[in-house]
Amino acid sequence: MSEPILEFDDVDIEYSTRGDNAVHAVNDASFAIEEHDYFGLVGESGCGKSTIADAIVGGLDENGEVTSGAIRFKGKEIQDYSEKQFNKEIRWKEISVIPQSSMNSLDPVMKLSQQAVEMAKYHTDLSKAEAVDRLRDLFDVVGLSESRIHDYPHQFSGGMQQRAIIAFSLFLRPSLIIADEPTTALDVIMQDQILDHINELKDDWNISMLMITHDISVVFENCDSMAVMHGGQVAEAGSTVDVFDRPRHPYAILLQNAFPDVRYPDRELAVIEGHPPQLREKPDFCTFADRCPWSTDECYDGAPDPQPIEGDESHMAWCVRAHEMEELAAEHLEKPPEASSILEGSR
Ligand SMILES: Nc1ncnc2c1ncn2[C@@H]1O[C@H](COP(=O)(O)OP(=O)(O)OP(=O)(O)O)[C@@H](O)[C@H]1O
Repeated sequence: MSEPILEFDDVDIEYSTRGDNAVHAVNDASFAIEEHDYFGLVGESGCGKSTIADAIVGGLDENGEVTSGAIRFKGKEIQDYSEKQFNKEIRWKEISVIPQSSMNSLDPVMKLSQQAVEMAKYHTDLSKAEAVDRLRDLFDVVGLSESRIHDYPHQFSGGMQQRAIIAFSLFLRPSLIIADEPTTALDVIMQDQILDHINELKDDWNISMLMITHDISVVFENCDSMAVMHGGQVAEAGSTVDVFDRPRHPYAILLQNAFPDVRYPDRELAVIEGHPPQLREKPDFCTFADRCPWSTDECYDGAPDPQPIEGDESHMAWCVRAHEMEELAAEHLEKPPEASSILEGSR
């Protein structure tokens, strides 16, 4: 296996608030994205996904801080980079971001070709003509007509704007793209088309991707590996095949049963009842324990350590009962025989 391009090593991220208490948004988070891998980060609203993305690109809100652990990009610790250092060394060139909505990402008063020229001026030695040519090639890659490069953003539909953003995110040939809910604003057909384009790029360009989403099926269909989060903690991480076939954290197990799948319209969807706790202090317990059907006193006795599944260090579950889950959750783990087809796109 190649070296990770990005590593989270026991990372804590806090937001200070008025008064004494902070929000402990991310706690002891560890995972690694291998080079040329598409990595999905999935979990319910508020579990800390965007905080993780923001911390990677030095874009935490003013009151946010990585308080312990290390974030390594290509082996170098970047968690303490100043914004200036980050912009100079990493942003766009090494790591670029596809935001949730394209709405505010493109300059409305500049033609797209001009925006490419501006970007090239600040970050590259490309001439104007070369910058425009590069954008033209990228339009082709994301399935936009090359003839539209001199248009203004408002001349594009929402889906086309989002494709243009993807083109710009590739403009400086970064090695890692962070896509935070890249397709939520789009209809289902457009989502599929864009995800197909993103997948094609992976083989044509040597890029890795961190894809953040609420939708576990998007991850199953598009990513090589993944992490599942709940309540500021990583629950499970591993290859998509392992997490799909052998989930061993209760939240990961229940989450799979909570998503509608057009292929099984009659399947009864599980509901994950309750809410994650407010994390005003660093949790020294499993934040899923209150909602977990299999929790015991042990789940409240310290934050869970990662357990390798069947001795495999690349598949970890942060659950004290991980080794019992196959038995305990047997009825939830049964899958229709055709279920593995959902993974076809990721292999
Ligand atoms: N600037 C801030 N100050 C205080 N708390 C914050 C701040 N930004 C985020 N939080 C809190 O940190 C926690 C994690 O938020 P985050 O946005 O990372 O979650 P998320 O998983 O990305 O959610 P969503 O899917 O809804 O975007 C939440 O409890 C949120 O309320």
